[in-house]
Amino acid sequence: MNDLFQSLFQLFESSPVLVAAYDGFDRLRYANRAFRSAYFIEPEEMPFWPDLMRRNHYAERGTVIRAEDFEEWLISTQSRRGKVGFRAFETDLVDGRWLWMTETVQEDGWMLCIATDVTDLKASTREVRQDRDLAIKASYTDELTGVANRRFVTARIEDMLQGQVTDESPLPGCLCVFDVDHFKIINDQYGHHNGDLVLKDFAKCIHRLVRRTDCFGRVGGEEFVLTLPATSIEQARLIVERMLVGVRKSRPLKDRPDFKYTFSVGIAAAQVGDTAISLFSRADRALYRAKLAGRDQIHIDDASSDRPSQIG
Ligand SMILES: Nc1nc2c(ncn2[C@@H]2O[C@H](COP(=O)(O)OP(=O)(O)OP(=O)(O)O)[C@@H](O)[C@H]2O)c(=O)[nH]1
Repeated sequence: MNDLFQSLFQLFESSPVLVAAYDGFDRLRYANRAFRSAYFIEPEEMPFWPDLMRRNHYAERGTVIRAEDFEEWLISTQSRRGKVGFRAFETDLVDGRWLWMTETVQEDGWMLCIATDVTDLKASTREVRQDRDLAIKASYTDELTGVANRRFVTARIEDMLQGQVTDESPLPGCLCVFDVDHFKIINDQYGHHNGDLVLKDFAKCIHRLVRRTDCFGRVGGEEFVLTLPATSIEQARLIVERMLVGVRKSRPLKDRPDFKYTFSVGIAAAQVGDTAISLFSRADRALYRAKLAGRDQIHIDDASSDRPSQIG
């Protein structure tokens, strides 16, 4: 086996094809010579993907990013990155090369990236293909906040419900429904534009704490959902508590530096026989209880918390 690994390793190192593997935290764990050279990575370095993209963007190298605001681009790209088993797309580098990139994702979040140089292939139809990719991206993105939209996140709830349940990972996962508190009052007092800024800030605050295996999306006005595959109710509670703390500290309105806001959360654990709709309604019912109990807090769906065997 060691010989096989050694030969594979040498092949990867000498191949012009770009090969890399990221772990579930989106940290680069392996990149062959071609990949390191295209993205300016030192041999022993293991950067996180967002840091790698950020530093290359500011050094004007690596991937071409066609967006005015890099951080907004990052939120919208990360909202869909590594959330489906396989995807393939065309991407270009600042040095003028075009790559055909494939991403294969395992259930534990590890991702294999393989890219080939297609600079010389069918350049004439490239614009059409790029327009198609942009249209696909737009159809899965919430326009205001840049995070996933209802359609994309609903498909991820369905993926989670179909996920493999094993001894190590006995749960399909949890669904959280988030709702910004007293949002109508925020709109009425500070204006719709500032209301929009609050929603954007909320998406940014939560997005920072979302793992790559999870999916966060906006499903309505001030309502958002978060899928947490293979996560127990107790783990879900800890993750969401950090989010509540993060949002409490945020001051999103520059001209109103004292303004702060909160949100409430309902969490439900997926159960055998659940559909996206039944799971969502239990989490939504829990959200309603969190609102009734005074807001700025989490309520766990009764059916989920009554089942100690499901708590990891
Ligand atoms: N600025 C802005 N407002 C929106 C958007 N979508 C929905 N809204 C507003 O969000 C408000 C939601 O208010 P409600 O559902 O009454 O809830 P709430 O005021 O947040 O109160 P609680 O949820 O009970 O804490 C409504 O006034 C909507 O008009 C949007 O994209 N931008």
